[in-house]
Amino acid sequence: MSTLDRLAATIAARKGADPDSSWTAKLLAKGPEKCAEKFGEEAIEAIIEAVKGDRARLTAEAADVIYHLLVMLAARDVTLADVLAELERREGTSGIAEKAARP
Ligand SMILES: N=c1c2ncn([C@@H]3O[C@H](COP(=O)(O)OP(=O)(O)OP(=O)(O)O)[C@@H](O)[C@H]3O)c2ncn1[C@@H]1O[C@H](COP(=O)(O)O)[C@@H](O)[C@H]1O
Repeated sequence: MSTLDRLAATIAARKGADPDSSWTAKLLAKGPEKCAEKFGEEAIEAIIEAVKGDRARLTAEAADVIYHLLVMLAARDVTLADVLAELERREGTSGIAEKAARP
């Protein structure tokens, strides 16, 4: 099992858990809108570090982005496997064709 798989499984296990028992459970209990808001905040922090060019801080912010992406997906019952399947489907297609085929 990869690190991402383990993290996604941990986040899934936090759904419905006591909000006082973990940060993830507390965030999920606040609802999908709050999870999406946190993801947006973390993405902006990563953008700022990318523009500044600080590799160490960008790496840390990128980890926050991935964690909060997984929480946001879990809040809407989208699994990491769903996203990986979509990425696999796109393998071998050109970016231009992919954009044209989007719903
Ligand atoms: N990867 C992470 C991770 N990345 C970031 N964070 C938390 O996300 C929060 C984001 O920081 P902020 O400064 O934005 O949050 P804040 O200011 O405390 O909160 P707000 O008041 O802004 O809402 C921090 O409290 C971090 O601890 C994470 N919390 C958990 N994980 C992983 O999730 C697992 C389960 O964590 P728990 O649910 O806490 O057991 C952990 O073992 C880790 O692997």
